[in-house]
Amino acid sequence: MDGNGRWAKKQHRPRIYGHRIGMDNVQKITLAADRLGIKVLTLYAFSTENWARPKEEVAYLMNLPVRFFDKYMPTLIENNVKVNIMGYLDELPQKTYDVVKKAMEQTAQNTGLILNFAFNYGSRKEIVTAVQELAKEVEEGKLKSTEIDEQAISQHLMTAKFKEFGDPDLLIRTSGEQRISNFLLWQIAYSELAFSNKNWPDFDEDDLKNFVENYRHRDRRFGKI
Ligand SMILES: CCc1cc(N2CCCCCC2)n2ncc(-c3ccc(F)cc3)c2n1
Repeated sequence: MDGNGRWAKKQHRPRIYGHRIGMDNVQKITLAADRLGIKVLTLYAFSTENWARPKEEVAYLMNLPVRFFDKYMPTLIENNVKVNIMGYLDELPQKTYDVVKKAMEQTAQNTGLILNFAFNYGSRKEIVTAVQELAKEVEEGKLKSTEIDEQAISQHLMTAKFKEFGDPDLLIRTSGEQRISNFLLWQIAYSELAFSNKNWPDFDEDDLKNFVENYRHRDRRFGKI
């Protein structure tokens, strides 16, 4: 969800205006993804590196989840959307933590599209945490080191709960940036990558439809001929 600041600059508005319009676009794209039959939509909302941004911007961003659920929770529930937030949530401000926890509890029984926010998330930190947990199990004699395989690592990642859906099929990054930027590094090993030159606030349902349609015509090899 890149390009909110640049979008705001083009509108001669402050960066935080881009974030707020970007937040509204999260709702639009969530419902569009649901209509396209997407099972899990993971949105990279805040990386572990984003804490380095100006403190006023971080403070504004930390309040966006509160605004998002205040405005959109009724529609999310109406559309049977299940909310999940994955990240180092214990490092969030109490108010932010409380609202994301409540959103997950309120939608836990929903069975529709899973809206998964990567929030205070970083893939390398996620992998280090998984390795540390596995090493601890070996130390405690619960696991042999030879039993550490791809499945064991996957099961210790924050996406373990999405096992039934498999790894991401398609990763889209907006704003023309063609970098992964420490997002789901393990999980996207065989994902199709797509890049939109549009800034996130301009990325709409037709763009998503086109990327999914293009994906459906790609021949995925998974390393084979
Ligand atoms: C704190 C980072 C951030 C930034 C952000 N922006 C700003 C930059 C990215 C573009 C989208 C709008 N949004 N939009 C929704 C959320 C959100 C996160 C968790 C949650 F449970 C509910 C909503 C959000 N979070």
